[in-house]
Amino acid sequence: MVRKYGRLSQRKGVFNPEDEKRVKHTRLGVWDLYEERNSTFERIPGSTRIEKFLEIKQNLPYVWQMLKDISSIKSCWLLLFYYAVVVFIRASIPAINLWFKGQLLTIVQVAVETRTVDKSVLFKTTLGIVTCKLATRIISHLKSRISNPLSARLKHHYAVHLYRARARLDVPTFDDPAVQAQLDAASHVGGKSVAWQTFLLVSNIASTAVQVVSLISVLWSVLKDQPDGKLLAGISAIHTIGEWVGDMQSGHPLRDGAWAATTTNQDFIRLQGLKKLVSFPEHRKEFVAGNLSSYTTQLFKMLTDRVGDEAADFWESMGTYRTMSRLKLSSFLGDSLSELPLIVFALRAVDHPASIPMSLASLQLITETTNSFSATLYRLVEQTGSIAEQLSLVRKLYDVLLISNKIPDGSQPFPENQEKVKTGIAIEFRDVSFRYPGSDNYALHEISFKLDAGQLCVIVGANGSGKSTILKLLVRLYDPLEGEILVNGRDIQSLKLEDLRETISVLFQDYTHFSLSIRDNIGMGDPRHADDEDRIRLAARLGGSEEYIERLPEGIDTYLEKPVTDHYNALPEGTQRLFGKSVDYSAVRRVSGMSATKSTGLSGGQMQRLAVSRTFMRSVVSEDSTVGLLLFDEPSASLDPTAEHDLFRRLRHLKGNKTMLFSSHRFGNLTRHADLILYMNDSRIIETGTHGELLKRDGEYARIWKLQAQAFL
Ligand SMILES: Nc1ncnc2c1ncn2[C@@H]1O[C@H](COP(=O)(O)OP(=O)(O)OP(=O)(O)O)[C@@H](O)[C@H]1O
Repeated sequence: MVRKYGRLSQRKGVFNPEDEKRVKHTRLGVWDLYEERNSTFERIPGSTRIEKFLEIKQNLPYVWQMLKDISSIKSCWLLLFYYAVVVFIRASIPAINLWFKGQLLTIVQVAVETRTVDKSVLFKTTLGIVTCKLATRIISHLKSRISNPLSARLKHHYAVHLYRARARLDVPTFDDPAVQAQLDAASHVGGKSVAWQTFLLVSNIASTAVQVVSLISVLWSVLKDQPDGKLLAGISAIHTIGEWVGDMQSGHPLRDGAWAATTTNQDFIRLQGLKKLVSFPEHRKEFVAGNLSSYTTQLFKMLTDRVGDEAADFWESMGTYRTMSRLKLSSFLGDSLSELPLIVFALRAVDHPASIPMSLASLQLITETTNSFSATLYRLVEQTGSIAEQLSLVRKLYDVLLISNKIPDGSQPFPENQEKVKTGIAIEFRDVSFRYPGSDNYALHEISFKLDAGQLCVIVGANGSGKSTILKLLVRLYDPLEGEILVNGRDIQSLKLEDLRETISVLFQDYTHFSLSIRDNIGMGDPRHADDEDRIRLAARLGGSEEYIERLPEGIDTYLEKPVTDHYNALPEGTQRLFGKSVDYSAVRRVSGMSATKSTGLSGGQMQRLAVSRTFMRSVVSEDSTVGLLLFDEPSASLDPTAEHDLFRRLRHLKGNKTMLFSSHRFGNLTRHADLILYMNDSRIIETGTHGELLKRDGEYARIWKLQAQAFL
């Protein structure tokens, strides 16, 4: 499993751990860490900055769009205004504070020279310094008070934006890893929303710029009257520049730049597997029944001994690495440089001992002002570097709405006559061939067949022969590579996708259940009537799920799998139930990075009945149903014989005049009633006809039919 940390890089290209010139390899216990080296070109200050500024310029229209969007959010502007005021005041405080300190220095200077102190000025100056301190606290508090609602509003707004972006994607586009990476990059950076992060960065830069300007003016007023002021300021700045260069050379381990870590230590990998085996409830049955306790404990001990002290998770090993890197020569050098102004001052004081009291205060002020200024300047340069990346994320945030679907929409409305659809839809495959994206093998090869409106068709054949794929092409989850599909005589690709799908109801073999209530799970079969409880209950009855739903603790409102888990900590041992539910201690393990599959508490057959109910909600419950074609992929695979028999009987009864297509492994129950049977093997149709015709032909279909029938003789 690959876990991602921090931001996704916006750079093009490939990270190749084996490229020794660009990638540095470090061994951290059982881990191999590969870090991209900064190229010499990139190390020259400013060399990549021009590129970054150009990138910023390109992305500015998106930032403008973002600002327009933010302005459309209710009451955001007022909060933004307050925020800007607070940020501006906060940014001016360091300079005001330093100015007061300068005043204090002047008072000391005057006192040394004249032996008198203006008490009211001294009082005002001291009050000013104390007020600055207090104001900093209050303003910081106000800032966080304003940023909470502001961030929440931005987050909600862009959550809808991203939901829309994801919701509109078709299957091949959604499955495309590049699209997934794009969606991830647009969604969050280190768990925070892109919009909020961008806003913070922009406001930080504005605030730093205000600080730089205000500090320059104070620095100038301090330096112009101080003996040796410029020399001491220069020496103080060297310290910051030293840190800057040190940072660029070593880089903070893993703070920026591309890196990847893996482990090939088989013992360590096995140890992690053993930990999961003993921790998760879903393994417990096999664990106990298989008598695995003493074997795995011994194995665990043996492996732990063998791996030894190196058996640490990645971040632990990383912690050790960081501690080691702190002892670099450059950090010693940096620490000594910070004391340089004091050394220079001491040497000069030897020549002019009389000026010591004043010079000490002056030294303090100059170093403080210079450090503060150069650190702020450094921050500004750093921030403008990261703004290029941040703004390109804003572009991604908007581009996700423009990702084009791989299945192009048609332009023609369908059907021409809604009433006619109720009597079924005719379909025809003409020499259709198809390969799944990224696959070299045909899933369907030169498939041709024709089905009249209202007919029942059953597709049978071996695993992997292409049955489900035919159904998927009918709802245009994918488009054929060759050949064409006709629906009521019209090219399927010319029809509006939404119209087409409105007339088809499909139950996939690999149906899933949504992390919603049973009511929603069934209701979403027909979004137009998702709030109509009577229809939902009728669909549940027809799909065979009504009986067990009634027995569930919260009936139709039961969640099969709660999308939100409760949180708890240090509960007393006797706590079995909380908030009306059993306490799930496995949540604790999930927090520590291990995830367990949650059980829904329904059997496979019950799950299938629920899926059938959802299909029925759409196709057979509503009198105003728009559906004319019903597709069922192995709808009875998990059902017991009685349930299967009932389902097919009900389906034939409810089918009315609609067209129906089944994919099935079971012969007899359905195939006997089929107008057309397609017998498939290895992506091709090898036999077609009715049950009687195929038996008479005595081919593959007849052979399998006899095989299945023999089991009951
Ligand atoms: N998403 C996919 N990506 C790549 N290949 C796929 C995908 N889905 C199916 N295939 C491949 O396409 C071929 C046809 O699969 P299909 O699911 O249509 O078979 P099937 O006849 O329905 O099988 P089964 O009886 O097991 O359900 C198989 O070789 C399968 O491995």
